[in-house]
Amino acid sequence: MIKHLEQDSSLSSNKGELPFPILPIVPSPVRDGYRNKSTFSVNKGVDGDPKTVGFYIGTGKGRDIVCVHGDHLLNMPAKHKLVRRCYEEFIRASPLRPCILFHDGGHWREITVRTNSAGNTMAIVYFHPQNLSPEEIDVHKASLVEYYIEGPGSVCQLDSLYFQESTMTRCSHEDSPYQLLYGEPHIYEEILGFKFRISADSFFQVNRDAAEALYTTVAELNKDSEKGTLLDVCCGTGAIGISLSPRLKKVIGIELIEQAVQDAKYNAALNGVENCEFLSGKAEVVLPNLINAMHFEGTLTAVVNPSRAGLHYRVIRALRNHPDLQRLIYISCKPEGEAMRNFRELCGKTDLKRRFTGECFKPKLAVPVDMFPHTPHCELVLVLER
Ligand SMILES: C[S@@+](CC[C@H](N)C(=O)[O-])C[C@H]1O[C@@H](n2cnc3c(N)ncnc32)[C@H](O)[C@@H]1O
Repeated sequence: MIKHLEQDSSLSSNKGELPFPILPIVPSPVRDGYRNKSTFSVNKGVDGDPKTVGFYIGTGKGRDIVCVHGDHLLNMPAKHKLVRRCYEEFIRASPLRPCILFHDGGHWREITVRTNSAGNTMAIVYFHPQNLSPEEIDVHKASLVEYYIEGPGSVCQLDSLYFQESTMTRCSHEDSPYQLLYGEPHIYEEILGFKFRISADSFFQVNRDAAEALYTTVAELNKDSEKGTLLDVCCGTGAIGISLSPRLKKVIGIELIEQAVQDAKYNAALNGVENCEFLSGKAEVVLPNLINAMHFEGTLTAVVNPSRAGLHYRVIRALRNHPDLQRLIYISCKPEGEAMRNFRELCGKTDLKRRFTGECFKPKLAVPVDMFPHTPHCELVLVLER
């Protein structure tokens, strides 16, 4: 980060030391079995069985990809392992082939398992339809339900079973609807006393207890702007904005995934929160139009928490060029990736070509939060001010 920021900003460091403090890692209150979501792929196992459900190891380049079950992983709860094992048993008994490479046919794809602290379980099965007719697909959907609800898979005690016909790595609900085959349409979770509805397509932090630590950290870092306005960019189900809402005058959230926006609106109402507004669309489209016309009260802060792809430069431009935005809190699960490009854009020199003309931000403080115990990854909270 020092190297990158020194290259294109006025930031200078003393002998490679960061010119701003990094606080000690905020620990996760739970270390084992904390994951509330796991996605298992289907591929050839170590024994060569093409219907193996688990995680890939190896590389495409090395032509040595195999799927391993991951039952040894300490961060995954037993329920996820059970649903995985059952799915493997189910697809091995199915006459349909697995879909390993999209161009090579086959049907059974990944399975996602979601659990919550109340003990509920949602499973989402992804299926490539290839040339099957809707009636033919119905037969396999029915056998999946029969297996998980009446058959051997009933040990999983699923509360919801979804099915998505998907021909791409990831399809949104609008691309291809999540079909509820059985049970409850949503799963719920509680964070800092607020209840959150989570839809099949929505993001939710993978470690509930560490998410509480993360949001408490963010609230602490934004203490000077209490009773101000918070822009919650890439807001998911509204978790940050709603958790911080009692300390704020107003929250405006922006989110791409439609089901997540609907969750965020629902969640505000569910918790009797009246000062949050959630807008649907790409932040790079919504924010530039919104930010200049926006009526805000008190100090304006932005919390941005994009996916690994980072923020589009139009979002950066809108934020950087808004003179009233003095503090920006950037939360990233992969700060060494695309987020670094964003740090450079926010903290770098004026860029006339891309019209980054607003005063540059300076990093003030970094706080890592251990969202992913047993892995080398950490969520980074970076406070930028000007
Ligand atoms: C890491 S999640 C953070 C969600 C939320 N802040 C939370 O703590 O639960 C990133 C979110 O950004 C959304 N997203 C990705 N690209 C986006 C874009 N271009 N515009 C708006 N939202 C986007 C994703 O759908 C996802 O919900």
